[in-house]
Amino acid sequence: MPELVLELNGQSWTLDPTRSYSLGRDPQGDFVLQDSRVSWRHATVRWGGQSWVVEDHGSTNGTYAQGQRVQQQLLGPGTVIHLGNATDGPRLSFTGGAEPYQSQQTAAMPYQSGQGAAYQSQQAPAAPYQSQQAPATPYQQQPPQIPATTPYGQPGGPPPQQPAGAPPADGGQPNNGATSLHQFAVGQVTRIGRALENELVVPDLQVSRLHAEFQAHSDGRFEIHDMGSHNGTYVNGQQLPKNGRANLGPNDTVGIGHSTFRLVGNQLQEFVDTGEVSFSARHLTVQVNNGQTTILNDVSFGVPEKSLIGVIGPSGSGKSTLLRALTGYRPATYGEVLYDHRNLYTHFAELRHRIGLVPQDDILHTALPIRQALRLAAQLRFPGDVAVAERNNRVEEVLAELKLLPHADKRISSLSGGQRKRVSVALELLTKPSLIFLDEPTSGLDPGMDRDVMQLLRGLADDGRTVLVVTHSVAELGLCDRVLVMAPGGGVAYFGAPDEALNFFGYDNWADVFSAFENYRDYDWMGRWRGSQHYQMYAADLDAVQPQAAPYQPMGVIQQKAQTWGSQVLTLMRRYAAVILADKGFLGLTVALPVILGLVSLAIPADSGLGYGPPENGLRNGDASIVLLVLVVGMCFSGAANAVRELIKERVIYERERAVGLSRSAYLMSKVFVLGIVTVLQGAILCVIGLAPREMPEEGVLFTSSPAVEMSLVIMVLGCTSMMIGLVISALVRTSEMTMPLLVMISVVQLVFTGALFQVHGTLGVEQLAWLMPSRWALAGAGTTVDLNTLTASPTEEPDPDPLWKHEAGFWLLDVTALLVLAVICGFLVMKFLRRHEPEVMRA
Ligand SMILES: Nc1ncnc2c1ncn2[C@@H]1O[C@H](COP(=O)(O)OP(=O)(O)OP(=O)(O)O)[C@@H](O)[C@H]1O
Repeated sequence: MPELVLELNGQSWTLDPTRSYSLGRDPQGDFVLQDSRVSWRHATVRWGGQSWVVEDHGSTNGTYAQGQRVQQQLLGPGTVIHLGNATDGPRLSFTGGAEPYQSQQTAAMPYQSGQGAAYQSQQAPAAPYQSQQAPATPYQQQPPQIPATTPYGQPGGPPPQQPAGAPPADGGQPNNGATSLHQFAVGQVTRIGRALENELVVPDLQVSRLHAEFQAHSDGRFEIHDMGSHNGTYVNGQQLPKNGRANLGPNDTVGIGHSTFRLVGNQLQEFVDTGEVSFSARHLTVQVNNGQTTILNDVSFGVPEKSLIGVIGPSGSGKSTLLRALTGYRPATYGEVLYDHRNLYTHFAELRHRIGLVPQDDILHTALPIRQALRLAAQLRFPGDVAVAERNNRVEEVLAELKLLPHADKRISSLSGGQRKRVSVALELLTKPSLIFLDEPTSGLDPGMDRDVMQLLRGLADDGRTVLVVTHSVAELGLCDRVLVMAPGGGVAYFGAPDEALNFFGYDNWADVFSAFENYRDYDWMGRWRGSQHYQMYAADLDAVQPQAAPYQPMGVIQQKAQTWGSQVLTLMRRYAAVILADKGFLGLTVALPVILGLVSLAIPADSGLGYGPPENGLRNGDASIVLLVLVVGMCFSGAANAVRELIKERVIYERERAVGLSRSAYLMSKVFVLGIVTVLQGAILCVIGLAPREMPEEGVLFTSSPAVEMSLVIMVLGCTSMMIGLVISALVRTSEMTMPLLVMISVVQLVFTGALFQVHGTLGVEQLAWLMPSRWALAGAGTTVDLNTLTASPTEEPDPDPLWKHEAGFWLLDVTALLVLAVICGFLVMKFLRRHEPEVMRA
């Protein structure tokens, strides 16, 4: 029987072939490794009959031999195994014992054999830690606790003690090797930023040119000072106020772009997130209806870096809910999501830039060419001080990476489904996220494109990202590292290797598995999974950690925005204008509508136009009110029609952009400005066509010599107020289809309450209701100019003039002011309703 000696942390044990040895953080295990990259029950070493072998138990961060992740590895003298990280994870080395070792090479899994040198080994005890020679270490009488691999280089300093299974208290990257070290002297100020003149240069487009300053005060205090950075400086995941300061202690981490800094002695250690991060979910539970209904039930899983995870499950099993919980869009009621050991929900403000999300719908305006759309998106996502050339270079890099360069100037709408998905992925890659989530990217694609997209995702993961894809398509699941199968009711039915999944369910194909879900909805699929060996291998260590006791508390609004408000408005306006100009159909309709409505108004016979009627008729001219009515209702309709689909059709884009820092009010203002210009132009066309051929009143009330201008102004303001009503409808509805009936209803209501069809003043209820109608105020405004009270006076009845139609400047101003007030009220309503389209964490 070959004898094998395990060396770990300077100690050695001769292994007993009659038993197996468990490795992990579990204090009940044989070898306890207090390193947070090591899973609870990470791996087992045992005699496999012919040779020694180490078996990984589906650990989150993996077991490595010769730099390669291994599931199972033969062991012999000279073999070196790392846990949790291929290079600097806790190291297990194996040597031969007193007996010569019979090396057992296999072609498939060779190990390094060799040495077999004489070795002073200790006898392996039945349980190795029980009979250790009392070592002069703090771990006396303890399992062989393996100190973390002194990540911070503190000579003689104790390893950071993490509560087993919990995220590091500091929220940092405690055990990743530092990417670089920066010395500082007491009294020195170290400037940190993207520009080369900084002492500490961070070449990351998410970082401002001069981002922050680190100060080592002579009194021993250390301070970080945000220098008005665009994307913010974070201390332990919490954003410093712009230009804010904070004292730093040795356990504090400072987040700047993709880098995390930590203070160690007289060094600043920098950890750069290059994408190779672990990701796990623990006990994620989502409840709705005040906790009455659970739609995601205690989901736990974990994956190492560079993994592609497929999430499948029957309709309604909670896949979208899971995606929203994992991305922080709708945080789980209980449980936590760990990104590189950091709680995503509490660090969302900082980590959200490291997450890419590709929803099912396009997140770019399909009327635009790819390059232009990506450039505009980059403008919104990168800090304001990133030069145009830098941004454009990044766009070209991403285009090249996703093989989109040959199509860069084609409109997105002209691309195939698979290429369109590539464009959405390209957009998300701009900011170099470490985690990418995709919601059914292959739905509606043919099998060839399905494979194409899945291979693309495989490549993205291999290049150093974690990719999670929710899919209905099972044909290419084999490309995934892990598959998560959701069961009816929102629980996990399986998590593990894709090629073991069908075997686990006992079926030959996925159709049968899904039929079983359908036919046995009440079966305890989750219990079956929890009782399985796969569960022990893949998820038990995550589940061993207690769920977070307190439900998630919304953290309030995230203030930090990459661009200033004004710059966001300008970028959005440019984009919106480009989309409108690219849409020839919309442009044609926008011009045709006021032209046709103006011409239609001319069809109304009105001998005296909008002027006074013949004196013998008492100056009456009843036709004028009909002409005004048509112009007013026409403008109401045009203004609202312009806006009514604007927000709902961009809902997915808005939600995504809001999560990466778009200002709600900037978004609304861009719509108001661009649509306002369009609406004012429409009003001008309508008035020129509708008023120019008509006889005009002798004088206006404010612009006395230009009554036509006075009336046109009212019509244009009415158009803008109606546009705001259109935006309210657009923010309110859940689907585009609902907008048309509401538009028709609003237009008819406006028509009825103008005051031209019947008298609205003086009737309690009706008069007050009419105050809410822009058409009422607009007809009144134009009515003051044409002196509608005189034109519509009844020859037989006692005069009962409408108080809002008085031929006086004050009433004209009152009518126009009322229109503007209604527009502002609508603006507030839109802001309120827009919140419903936003990720929950962004709502304030
Ligand atoms: N806010 C909510 N209130 C109540 N029930 C909800 C809510 N959101 C989702 N649900 C329910 O939770 C379940 C899971 O929904 P989810 O959209 O996550 O499923 P899914 O697996 O993504 O479905 P599909 O494959 O059809 O998209 C469904 O039954 C859905 O009706």
